[in-house]
Amino acid sequence: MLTRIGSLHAVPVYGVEALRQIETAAAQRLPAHTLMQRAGAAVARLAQARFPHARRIVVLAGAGNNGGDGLVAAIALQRAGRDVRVFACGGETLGEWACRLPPDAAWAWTEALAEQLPCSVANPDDLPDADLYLDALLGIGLRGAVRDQTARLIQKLNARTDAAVLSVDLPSGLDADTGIAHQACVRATATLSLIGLKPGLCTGPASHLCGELWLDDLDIHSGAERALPAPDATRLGADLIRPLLPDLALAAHKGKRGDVRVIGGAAGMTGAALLAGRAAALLGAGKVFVCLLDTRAPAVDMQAPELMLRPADALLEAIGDKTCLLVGPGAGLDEASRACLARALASTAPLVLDADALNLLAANDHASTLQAALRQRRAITVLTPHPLEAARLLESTVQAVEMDRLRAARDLAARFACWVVLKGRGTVIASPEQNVWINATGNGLLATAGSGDVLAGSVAALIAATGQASAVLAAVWLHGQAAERYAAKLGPSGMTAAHLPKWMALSWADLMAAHSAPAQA
Ligand SMILES: NC(=O)C1=CN([C@@H]2O[C@H](COP(=O)(O)OP(=O)(O)OC[C@H]3O[C@@H](n4cnc5c(N)ncnc54)[C@H](OP(=O)(O)O)[C@@H]3O)[C@@H](O)[C@H]2O)[C@@H](O)CC1
Ligand SMILES: Nc1ncnc2c1ncn2[C@@H]1O[C@H](COP(=O)(O)OP(=O)(O)O)[C@@H](O)[C@H]1O
Ligand SMILES: [K+]
Repeated sequence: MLTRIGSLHAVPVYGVEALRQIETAAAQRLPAHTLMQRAGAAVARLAQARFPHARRIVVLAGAGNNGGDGLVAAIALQRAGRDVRVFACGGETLGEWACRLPPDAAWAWTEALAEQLPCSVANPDDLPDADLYLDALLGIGLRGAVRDQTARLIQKLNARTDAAVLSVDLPSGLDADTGIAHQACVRATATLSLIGLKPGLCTGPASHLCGELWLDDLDIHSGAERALPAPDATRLGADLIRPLLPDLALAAHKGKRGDVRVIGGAAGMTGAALLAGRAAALLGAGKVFVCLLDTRAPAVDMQAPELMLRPADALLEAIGDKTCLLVGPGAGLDEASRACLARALASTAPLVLDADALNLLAANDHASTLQAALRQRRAITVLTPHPLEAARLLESTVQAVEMDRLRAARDLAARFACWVVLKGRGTVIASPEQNVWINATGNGLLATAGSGDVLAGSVAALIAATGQASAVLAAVWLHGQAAERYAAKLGPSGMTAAHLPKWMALSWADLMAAHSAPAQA
């Protein structure tokens, strides 16, 4: 079934290894070339539905099965009356290219010959005009940096900003598992992912190059193909988030909603803790206590007088069982901050660690003691690092973290036996049991100081209200959804972190009201 991937429905995500298993199992059970027939037909169907006015269609076909999908689509589109030309990439001559084709693609090539499909070798310096380019150069078989002829063709294609590009399976040059671009990568208008969604289409530095995202599972869920390997991750959707949110209207009194206690806000950074506290209050916490570590900090937040500003001792003692602690926003790295972190780690309350709490865990002289205390915790514990904080905790580099965000999140969750929210576009959430989710909501409006503090406060509020670590998924989803809602309503600027919680609350209301079905072509 052909489905538009949006924010409504959660979707399983499969890495290349799992996809290969599915392919192999299907090849054993189905008549020859069935999956490629289905893949090519799906591409042609989407091309016609999504680009109905595209008359001239150029198909760029690599020498693998991704190219084979392109050939099958080309045949269908020519039969549908489109002006189709195929350009082969991956050989000096057409004969050389054809000799390299694997069996399924070689079958597609014989079909294309029988159909008298116009086909020639691609010349990167002479890419003809078209209304639509089908990018069937490279799929999940990409190995290493894109080689010269293909890379030059991709560069020429990307320079055609006036034409639409539909990528088959994934934008050529994109690593399906990690979302990194290998030297050159197609910038697609739309991508039709085949069989399953890949991690690299959901997170990673180049994942946004896929454009609008579509999926066709090629009916592998029916019949004998039902026994699929477990997905590597789940892309979050509203249907998964909705049941994770508490019903605040049912709270009998403020004690039932859960309390949040925030510790942070050292000199020069008091705003971070206040932003987290305000977010917790707006996301429904019954009571929010904030300890500002700056000794000269004000005693009240005049813009949010509902926050109760107290000293650290008051927040770290007599912690009720419906209370979530949050340590770190603007906390600084000094002894007072470290002492609070140590006491919070020793508590039995649910705990969210952000910003400087993560930096203390990674860098302080006492890091090994703090880390041991972290690993020993039995209560819910969530780390919310951005890539630099994750790199420090993993004793790695930002580049290495960004090269494989799923692995980095999983490694952190395993190393510290807790939940991890690896932030950035396509936030990755990993549980101690090594389950992984990828968030697809959000935009560059969130790239503003303090938006991480708001997220941390929201995570704490939802954990306090539900008592469930999985509420973290809801906080991340709402945080991104808020930025999208703002952008749709008011445009690409003007939002600061302080605005975010209100928009999160509105997104929450939208979510409760929504009852939509997936788009189908
Ligand atoms: N089989 C099936 O049942 C189904 C398969 N399906 C489809 O097949 C796709 C996977 O096909 P695949 O495994 O043939 O790999 P593919 O992505 O075409 O790449 C291999 C080609 O790329 C080349 N190449 C590699 N690296 C390169 C580089 N760095 N720079 C330049 N070139 C490079 C490599 O050349 P070689 O290294 O072998 O010389 C070879 O020519 C999958 O994404 C989906 O679209 C669907 O139809 C579902 C059913
Ligand atoms: N382009 C983007 N798309 C989606 N989310 C983003 C984007 N840029 C930033 N974010 C989100 O914004 C937040 C920024 O957090 P962080 O880096 O800790 O900021 P700060 O420390 O200033 O509060 C994270 O939740 C991150 O995932
Ligand atoms: K492709």
